[in-house]
Amino acid sequence: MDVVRTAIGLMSGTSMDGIDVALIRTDGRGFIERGPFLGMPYDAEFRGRLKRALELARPLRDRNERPGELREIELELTLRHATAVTAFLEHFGLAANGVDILGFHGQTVLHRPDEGLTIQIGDGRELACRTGLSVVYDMRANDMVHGGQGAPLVPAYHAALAGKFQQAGEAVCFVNIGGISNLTYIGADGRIAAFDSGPGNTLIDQWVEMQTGRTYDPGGEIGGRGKVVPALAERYLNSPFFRGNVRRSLDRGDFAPLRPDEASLEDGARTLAHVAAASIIKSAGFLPERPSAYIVCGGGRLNGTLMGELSAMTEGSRVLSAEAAGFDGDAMEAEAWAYLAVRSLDGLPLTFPGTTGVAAPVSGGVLARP
Ligand SMILES: Nc1ncnc2c1ncn2[C@@H]1O[C@H](COP(=O)(O)OP(=O)(O)OP(=O)(O)O)[C@@H](O)[C@H]1O
Ligand SMILES: CC(=O)N[C@H]1[C@@H]2OC[C@@H](O2)[C@@H](O)[C@@H]1O[C@H](C)C(=O)O
Repeated sequence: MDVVRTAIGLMSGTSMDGIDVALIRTDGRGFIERGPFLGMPYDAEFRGRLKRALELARPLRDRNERPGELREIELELTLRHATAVTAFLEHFGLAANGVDILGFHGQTVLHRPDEGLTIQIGDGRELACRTGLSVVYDMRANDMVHGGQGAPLVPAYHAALAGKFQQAGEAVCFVNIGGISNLTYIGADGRIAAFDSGPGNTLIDQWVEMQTGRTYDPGGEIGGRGKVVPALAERYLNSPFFRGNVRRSLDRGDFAPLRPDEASLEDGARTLAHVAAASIIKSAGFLPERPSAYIVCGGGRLNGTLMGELSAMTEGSRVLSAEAAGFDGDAMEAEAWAYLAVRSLDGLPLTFPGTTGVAAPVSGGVLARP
């Protein structure tokens, strides 16, 4: 029998809004028992530090390089993850010795798949020392070494969750609307196809923050009061990213923010919600077939304007929130990192030709013991 392990996943995503912590018990294959979840938001000062890290990383050409200040931010980020693990265990009354492994994403500071370069800051060895727990980290690099895009990695977990739909003979598509959005199609026969689909919340967040100082559009209310500016929407939707037959993964900076004077606050937020929804639909055109349902996870599902646009664009397919499908849309990525850590321990593939374009299924991740 395959070993069932207790794993905690730690995700600091492209939105840079905080650390998501989730616990699951899994054999890294078909058995998944989902446990508690806690989101731990970053304060404005640390978000600023992470933005600085993106700037510092821009000129790097070696993924192991950490010029002074970037190394300081990496250590701060790592300590915050150690604190998040302690807080999570305390909050749910869990004992550290009941946890077998931590799956640590770190923070992506640069992603240039065309150059075979992806950099996640976060020191797995330091995290293992601080928490006294074994850590699997740096899970994207080996995929790139083998010709993959280094992202998305969550699809292996989506595939495991999709079992119940497969049994019902349904093809479904998970839509993760984070900073960037990505799609995972799972056919009724288990076929998997996944790729980044376009800008998610980042453009909306940048616009709302620039105009109001708030870090996102709560519920999509601001956008709900505006109208789509077609010329601005077209500028994004005509991007070469949506053309051509090879899907590529995205960096947070691949789509330029709106300029301050290009729209009113409300019209800008509405237009960018439209762009996020239309990007998903354009990219879904590259899926093997139309899914019977889209299962939406990530923070973007809480933006009612974006969800309204998406529902209006999906003919013949249901649009379900992750919760309506029996999952937790906030916890999913952190759960995925726990699942991937267990797969890594067992040497199982994390990525597949259908998910990152890697030549053959490959495992990945680096193990650090305390
Ligand atoms: N109540 C809400 N209303 C509208 N938008 C929200 C709400 N809560 C969160 N969001 C949006 O979701 C974003 C966070 O989403 P999520 O945590 O899925 O992203 P991430 O994991 O950082 O990104 P990625 O999947 O790209 O790594 C926020 O930046 C915000 O834009
Ligand atoms: C390089 C990187 O960190 N990419 C993220 C980003 O955020 C969403 C999308 O772009 C996805 O490709 C990926 O994250 C998810 C968790 C993934 O790898 O599946």
